[in-house]
Amino acid sequence: MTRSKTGPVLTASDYQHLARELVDADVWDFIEGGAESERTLRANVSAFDRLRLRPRVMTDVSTVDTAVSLFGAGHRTPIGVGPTAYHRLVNPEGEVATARGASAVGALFVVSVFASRSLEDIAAASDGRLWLHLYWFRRREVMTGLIRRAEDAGYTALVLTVDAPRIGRRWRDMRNGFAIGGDVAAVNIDAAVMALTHHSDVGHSAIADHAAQSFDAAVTWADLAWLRSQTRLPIVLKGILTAEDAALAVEHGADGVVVSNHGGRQLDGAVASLEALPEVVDAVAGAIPVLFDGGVRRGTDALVALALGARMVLLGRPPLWGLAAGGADGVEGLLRTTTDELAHAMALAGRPRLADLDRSVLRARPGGEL
Ligand SMILES: Cc1cc2nc3c(=O)[nH]c(=O)nc-3n(C[C@H](O)[C@H](O)[C@H](O)COP(=O)(O)O)c2cc1C
Ligand SMILES: O=C(O)C(=O)c1ccccc1
Repeated sequence: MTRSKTGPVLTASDYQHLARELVDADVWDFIEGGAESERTLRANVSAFDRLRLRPRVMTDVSTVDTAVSLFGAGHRTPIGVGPTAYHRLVNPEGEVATARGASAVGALFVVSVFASRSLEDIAAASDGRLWLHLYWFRRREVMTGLIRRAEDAGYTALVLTVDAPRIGRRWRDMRNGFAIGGDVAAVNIDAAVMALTHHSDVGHSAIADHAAQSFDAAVTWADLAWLRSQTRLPIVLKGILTAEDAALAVEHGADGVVVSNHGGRQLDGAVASLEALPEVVDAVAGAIPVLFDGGVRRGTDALVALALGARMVLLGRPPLWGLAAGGADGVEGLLRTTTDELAHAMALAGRPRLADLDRSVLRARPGGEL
């Protein structure tokens, strides 16, 4: 167990407090911050307060099973690491350490296209549960190049983020004139495509300026056929919040969706991720797996999302806290703790298998709705 000056590190919040002491203030703002007034960021976390659990008893919970399979591959936990950019901002080993930590617990790691270590080095440090995340770049050869490399290195699915035709107005980053500096870089993308990301300018986020230049904001559902034609890997669309878009995702051949508002970093005022989950699950009606991210901080949060129909839950900020606090061991500890909390909650709720988790686990608090 990791220890800090103030005692054992037991919870995601413990890792968060440790990380805060170790990370530069502008990097901390980049990680923790959301768009504009951060309403959606707060809503993602507080949405979990509105639900209560309905435990069943005497159901033989002597063994609890958290294993799940997705696109033919097994994972020991339904809690994975979502795509977040530039892990070397908080640890010199960056995504290589994250991959080692995730592998130690048999968890999925979705590698950001803005990773600060090479796709191949990350794959070498992993036991194989890797997906690659992509943004839609104007220069499509950047995408096809990355897809080929990911296939060759053994990545098993693609996650296309669809909620960021431009980057949200993140006031903290704009005030800080946040730019990616030092020797941290998006090493998997041609340096010429990345130039603006290193240009600091108060009042601007360099990340937003770079995205305005390099992301293709003209993409529509019809373009998905092009991506489909480039690879046999499953394609998962990340950033779906409505029944309408969930139905379109199925119609256009997506292999999965992630219900997400990008951790409150894109459209401020967008629905809390948890609030959107039931309508997306209903619209998809079992056709493809639905994954979830946003505001998951404890095993009971994961339990709630799984009970609402998510097949897997991704964590954005918490693995970065683990990585900053303790490198690969910190990522491992964070994921192990959260998975242990989930198994514990499943036992106490009387549902020892993931298949037992359905809406009967939940009720709204009096005066609320599911
Ligand atoms: C520092 C940081 C970087 C991120 N980078 C990406 C990214 O490159 N691509 C992406 O699709 N989402 C990115 N996200 C969003 C996460 O994948 C995820 O949707 C969100 O963080 C989930 O919410 P949570 O932090 O409450 O768990 C990033 C989030 C953070 C905090
Ligand atoms: O996606 C994000 O939230 C994000 O922070 C980011 C990082 C690098 C490039 C583009 C977006």
